[in-house]
Amino acid sequence: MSFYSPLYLYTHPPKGSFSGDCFWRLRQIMELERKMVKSRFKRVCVFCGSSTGKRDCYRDAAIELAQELVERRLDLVYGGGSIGLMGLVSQAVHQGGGNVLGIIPRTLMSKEITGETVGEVKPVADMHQRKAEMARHSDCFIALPGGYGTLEELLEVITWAQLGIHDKPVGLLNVDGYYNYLLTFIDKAVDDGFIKPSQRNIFVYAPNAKELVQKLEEYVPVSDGVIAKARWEVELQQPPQQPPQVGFSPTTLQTEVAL
Ligand SMILES: CC(C)=CCNc1ncnc2c1ncn2[C@@H]1O[C@H](COP(=O)(O)O)[C@@H](O)[C@H]1O
Repeated sequence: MSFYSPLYLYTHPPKGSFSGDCFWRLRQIMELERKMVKSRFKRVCVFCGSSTGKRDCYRDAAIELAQELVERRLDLVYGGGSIGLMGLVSQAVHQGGGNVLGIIPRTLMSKEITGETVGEVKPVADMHQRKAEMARHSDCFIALPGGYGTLEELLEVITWAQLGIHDKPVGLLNVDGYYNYLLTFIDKAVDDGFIKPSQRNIFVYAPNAKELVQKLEEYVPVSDGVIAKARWEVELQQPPQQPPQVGFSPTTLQTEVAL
């Protein structure tokens, strides 16, 4: 190997000279790149409470999740607004240098209702369109603790996965056992024949952000024949010349079961 080959200079950078310093920096950057966690996702949709909850662990979990997203260079998609855990996650991702996309119904856009939103804001007509847009813009879903709104959003994306509308991973951040009763209820629904055993693991859950994101990375979509039979036709608001695409409609989801 020549003393002037890039590989030799990379492994034996001359010290004290300009080119040597450049090679040292290049080597440091390459080492950092090597250590960066590579993700199969680009954008993560986070559902969470518009309140912070009464215990510190919920706030801590929201910040920890944001840090995990930033570390993995994942963009955040969420419901807009700066109140509750929604605000904590979005602000922490934004401050960490991550991209934030808030999708919010125009009616909720008033600052008195949702506060100052960080990052990019996409106004939509209503709650249905918001959910469809949040799903369309994301590669996976995570639910932090929350109330009715969070539960509804979580169960909707699980239902869509069950019906084969999407195969994007869904994860539940079970902070300090917050969702234990829900998990017990789902076991009851499986035992009593309302949820198929094969669908029990259609979503993943973990007590902390690191474990949860790892499980989402490793997730393999559940496929049990029922899903394979379902064909979902999605009405897209696109110019007629463009070829049809599979995805989420900005307004409505039209469905059709294949023969
Ligand atoms: C009028 C009013 C009470 C507004 C509160 N401000 C809000 N601003 C934005 N999104 C919200 C708001 N309240 C609930 N949501 C929606 O419902 C989810 C959280 O509801 P919850 O706090 O878990 O049940 C959020 O992900 C969001 O999609």
